[in-house]
Amino acid sequence: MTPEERPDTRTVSQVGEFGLIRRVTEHRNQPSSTLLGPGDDAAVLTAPDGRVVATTDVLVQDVHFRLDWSGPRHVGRKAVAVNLSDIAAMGAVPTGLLVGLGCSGEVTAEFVDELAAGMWEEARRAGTALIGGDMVTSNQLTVSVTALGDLRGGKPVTREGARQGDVVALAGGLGWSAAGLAVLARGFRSPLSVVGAHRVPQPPYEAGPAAAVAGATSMIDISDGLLADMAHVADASGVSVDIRTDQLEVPQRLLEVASALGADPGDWVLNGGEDQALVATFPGDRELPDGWRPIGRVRQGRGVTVDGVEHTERAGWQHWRH
Ligand SMILES: Nc1ncnc2c1ncn2[C@@H]1O[C@H](COP(=O)(O)OP(=O)(O)O)[C@@H](O)[C@H]1O
Ligand SMILES: Cc1ncc(C[n+]2csc(CCOP(=O)(O)OP(=O)(O)O)c2C)c(N)n1
Ligand SMILES: [Mg+2]
Ligand SMILES: [Mg+2]
Ligand SMILES: [Mg+2]
Repeated sequence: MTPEERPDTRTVSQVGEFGLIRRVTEHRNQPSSTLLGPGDDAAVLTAPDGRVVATTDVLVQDVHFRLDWSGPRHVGRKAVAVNLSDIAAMGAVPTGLLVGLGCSGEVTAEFVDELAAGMWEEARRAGTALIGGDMVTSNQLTVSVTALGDLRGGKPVTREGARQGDVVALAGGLGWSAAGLAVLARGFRSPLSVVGAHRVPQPPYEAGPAAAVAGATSMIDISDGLLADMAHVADASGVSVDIRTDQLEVPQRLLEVASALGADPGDWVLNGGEDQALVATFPGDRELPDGWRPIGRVRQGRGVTVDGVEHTERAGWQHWRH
């Protein structure tokens, strides 16, 4: 079926489950890691070094996105991006994506086409592909992605290897998505620099494997907020993480948006989630790889400090608390 022949105005219930599956899986290039799939009972992949990295993140309508703030293409890209950032945070490269989609029968087939196009677009940007999934009826739009990855022979970079004296470094931006969320919540649609960042995060995919090769001792992607996520690294590693605000400058654009909204831009940077930036720790004597900049130090002790002051406030995103 050519795109012109596609009955784009029909709903999902009119197209039917198997028609929809055909639309989503048709005409797609597969990477070399996929030996079979999608289409059979399961896909078959090669696992080049015998180990597989696996992660799942679920996106739910009105929790992770609003359809009056984001289009289906944005949602598709974001669902893939938040999963690929977890793969990168292990120091791995992605090898395949499985997508669980829950949507109502009233949704148009074109909407699902756009969602799938967004997922494929982001997958291709990172050199991977959709290898399978599932579709179910659901009143809330739900996109559950499972990403698989390969360590290219290297060691996984976990949350528990940070050591006293290590440099804490950042790849990617912080505070942009929270700024976009604040703008959208006030009923605005611009500036696009922040609204776009909220709709589709841009994780620095290559920075993860680069950090692993450069000897990163720990790594995490920032989904809930910098301080909240660094607390996981500090806990797992049995150390204290000190973030230095003189090294973590607030971008000019965020200062402008914050001043227009009467908001605190520092809070967006320290506690805003969903930028999917990467934070890693590196031995203090090591030169940082491209794309990484220092934002703090690993110290003896427990928990997270900002400029040496203990951070006790329970900040950052937590489901069931928001
Ligand atoms: N329902 C679950 N079953 C098993 N493991 C889970 C479940 N939910 C979360 N986890 C695991 O708990 C850890 C932390 O989860 P989460 O905070 O969502 O991580 P991330 O921020 O990296 O997405 C991850 O290793 C994740 O796989
Ligand atoms: C409508 C709407 N309200 C609030 C948010 C903000 N938000 C939702 S989930 C989340 C945290 C990240 O999601 P989570 O499911 O915790 O991802 P994980 O930590 O598992 O990677 C944030 C900041 C949003 N994206 N959209
Ligand atoms: Mg998660
Ligand atoms: Mg995650
Ligand atoms: Mg979370």
